[in-house]
Amino acid sequence: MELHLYDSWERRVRRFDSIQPGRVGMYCCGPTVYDYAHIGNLRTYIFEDLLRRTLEFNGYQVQHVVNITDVGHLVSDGDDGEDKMEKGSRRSGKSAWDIAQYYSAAFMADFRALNLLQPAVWCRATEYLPEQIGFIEELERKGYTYRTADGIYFDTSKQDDYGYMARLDRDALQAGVRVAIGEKRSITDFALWKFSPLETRRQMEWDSPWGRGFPGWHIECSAMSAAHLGSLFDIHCGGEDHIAVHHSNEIAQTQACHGTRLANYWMHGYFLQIDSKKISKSDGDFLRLQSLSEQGFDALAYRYLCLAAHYRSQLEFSWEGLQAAATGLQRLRETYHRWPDGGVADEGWLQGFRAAINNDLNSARALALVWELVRSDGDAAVGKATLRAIDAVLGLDLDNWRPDSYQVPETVLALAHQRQAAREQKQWQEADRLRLEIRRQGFLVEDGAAGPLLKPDRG
Ligand SMILES: Nc1ncnc2c1ncn2[C@@H]1O[C@H](COP(=O)(O)OP(=O)(O)OP(=O)(O)O)[C@@H](O)[C@H]1O
Ligand SMILES: [Zn+2]
Repeated sequence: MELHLYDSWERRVRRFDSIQPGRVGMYCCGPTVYDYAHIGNLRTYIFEDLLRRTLEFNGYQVQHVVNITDVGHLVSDGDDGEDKMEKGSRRSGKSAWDIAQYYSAAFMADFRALNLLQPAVWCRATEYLPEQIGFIEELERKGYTYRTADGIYFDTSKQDDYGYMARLDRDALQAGVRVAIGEKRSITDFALWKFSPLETRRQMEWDSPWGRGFPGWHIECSAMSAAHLGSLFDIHCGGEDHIAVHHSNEIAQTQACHGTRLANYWMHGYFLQIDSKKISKSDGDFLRLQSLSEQGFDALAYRYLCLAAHYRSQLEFSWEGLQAAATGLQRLRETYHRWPDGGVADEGWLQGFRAAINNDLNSARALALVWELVRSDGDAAVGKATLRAIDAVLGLDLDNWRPDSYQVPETVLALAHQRQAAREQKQWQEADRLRLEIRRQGFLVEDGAAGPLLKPDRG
């Protein structure tokens, strides 16, 4: 059966054909690790995981590469403002290198909790300086760069089709310039290399043919994708906000350097919103996976919520919606585990599932089909085997759920640690107070030989 995917370049659903038979190279723009990921960021990774699993379901071997931006992503897309990493460092009092490590680890934990498949390669921008510098040197040799007081810039006027994917109207943009663009020749030009400011040393800076400084944000993805997947590969993904600036700039650089449009298919996940506004880290207080678990929701309920909407439509987050997703997931888990093993997956149902998911990842339709299967009166063992095959794509991890499994929210875990510390210092009153607080949050503590055990208070 054919696979059809929406390509942002052509702005239509196209049949998917890989460059090499049976293999797919896929590059996904990863997190900027200056803070925790919010659930909006995570929606994009869930979409990318669904895409990868769908490709694998169709028999492809996927070389999945995800980068980690640990330098160069400025607060403003206009090439000014602080580096997000240095900002994170100032806020937390830790070094930029330490926060990169800390938030990368936090991101990996979210990745695992959402049952996202590990990419073949994680690549960090700070580990690819020679590749990025080499790329910029090549652009310079080809005459695409110019120098200003604060860096080396890409000259977008050298390309007639700059911004094609975003269908940018450059003249209108230039005419409407309201902000100072400094020495930049055009509003769409962007930094390839930024010089370290003379008066302050940056924590992350390197020597280069142009002087001490750091790479611009876009160059890392062109350089690292070329290093791992070559100068033309199958699919490039990111969130919808990347179309106009980040991906337009990646394409411009790669077109100038290698003469390709970088990827054959460009795919974008649409925003998760609250009150009709994109969830953003810059908003200060933002929802992350832990915020959901503090309210008693497990990560896979969030995954289910995302699957229930098409990746190419904006999704409005609500607690009621998440509750409905959690209930649906719970029923699915219980049904799956009630059904006996020993069946063989039913080809008819799988065909129906494939038709839905191969139609530009219609996961909402696929979930509806799962419910039709659950409500059908077919052989239960066959149903279970079919559901198992489908879950290889949906990734709800039905198989590993145990009827008595439960998640202890991190706030409760923290209280349990505090209580343990109080007990060790023989502060019995404080320990009792904490036990009560834990009880209020729905858990009982049992002090066994192997240490305290937390169980949900079902009484
Ligand atoms: N509200 C959202 N919904 C879905 N995807 C999002 C949302 N916000 C950002 N993304 C995507 O998340 C991924 C990671 O982005 P990154 O870590 O650079 O976050 P960011 O752009 O700094 O976030 P923010 O803009 O919220 O500060 C990117 O693919 C980006 O397009
Ligand atoms: Zn990127």
